[in-house]
Amino acid sequence: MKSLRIATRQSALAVWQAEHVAARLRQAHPDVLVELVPMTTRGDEIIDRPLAAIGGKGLFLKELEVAMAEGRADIAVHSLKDVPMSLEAGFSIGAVLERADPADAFVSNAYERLSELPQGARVGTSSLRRQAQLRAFRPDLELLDLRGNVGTRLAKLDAGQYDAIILACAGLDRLGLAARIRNRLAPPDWVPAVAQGAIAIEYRTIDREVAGLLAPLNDAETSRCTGAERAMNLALHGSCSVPIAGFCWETENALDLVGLVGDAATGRLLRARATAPRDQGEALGLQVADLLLAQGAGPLLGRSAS
Ligand SMILES: NCc1[nH]cc(CCC(=O)O)c1CC(=O)O
Repeated sequence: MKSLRIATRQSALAVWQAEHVAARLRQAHPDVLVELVPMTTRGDEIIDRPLAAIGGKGLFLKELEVAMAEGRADIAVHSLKDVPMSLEAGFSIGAVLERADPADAFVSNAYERLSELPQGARVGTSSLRRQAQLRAFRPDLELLDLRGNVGTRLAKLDAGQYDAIILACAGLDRLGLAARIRNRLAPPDWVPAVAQGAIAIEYRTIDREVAGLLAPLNDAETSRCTGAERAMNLALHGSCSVPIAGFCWETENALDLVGLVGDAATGRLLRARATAPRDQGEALGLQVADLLLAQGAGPLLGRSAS
């Protein structure tokens, strides 16, 4: 293997993440030529409708997978939270990098925190997960759709369309925009998207040589924790069209997982939490999913999938 071509979306965040992976690969394999292959996905092109309405997060992967299948790229770099629970046949995740800050960020030009917003303030987010938690904490707020990449969302906030918006801390940190974070909305009180803050590298499963090159970039702890979160999400049939949140972290020798299912319309939230030995991440994910279903998550998941 003499070269590794990385397929990437062209948003500033996607390119930062691809460059980050490229740097890590060059460091691990000085003899391998690593280059970026930027491309546009349907998820990037359609920005006027909520993701849930146009087919979900898989839209961000498809074109990159086609490029790999056609031999125009060897690997693709993704935010793991945008990766569907089941990959297309023939593709695998070769490495999950060490997680950045998993928390959501409260971003505003006039207010320091969610509790300071005046009655009826306008908050922008198209994420049902964020909407459900906003409704729960502040039923009075006016929730407004907000899509587009991080830069676009900040520009709309600055133009006065919203009093505050919610973004991921990891994305802001990576883009050098940490100063925009007024307040961290952190787990376990406020629960982020499953796998938020983790970068994943996808490859064609038959490329054993590529798998070997990716392996040293894998962070075992992040891989275990996001594995538990994704197992929970899969057991709940989670997609981006239902408000599911999950966060797993490691204590001494165990995994601790909090899961949340909400209703974006009413702000009703169901929460569950459990622990398990470090090597039991998948079983832990299933256990927390069962605890949520036992509380009545089923109808919530069905009803909000509009
Ligand atoms: N929804 C798009 C998306 N996918 C990943 C991130 C942030 C980076 C990460 O979670 O690793 C973001 C931006 C955001 O939600 O603010």
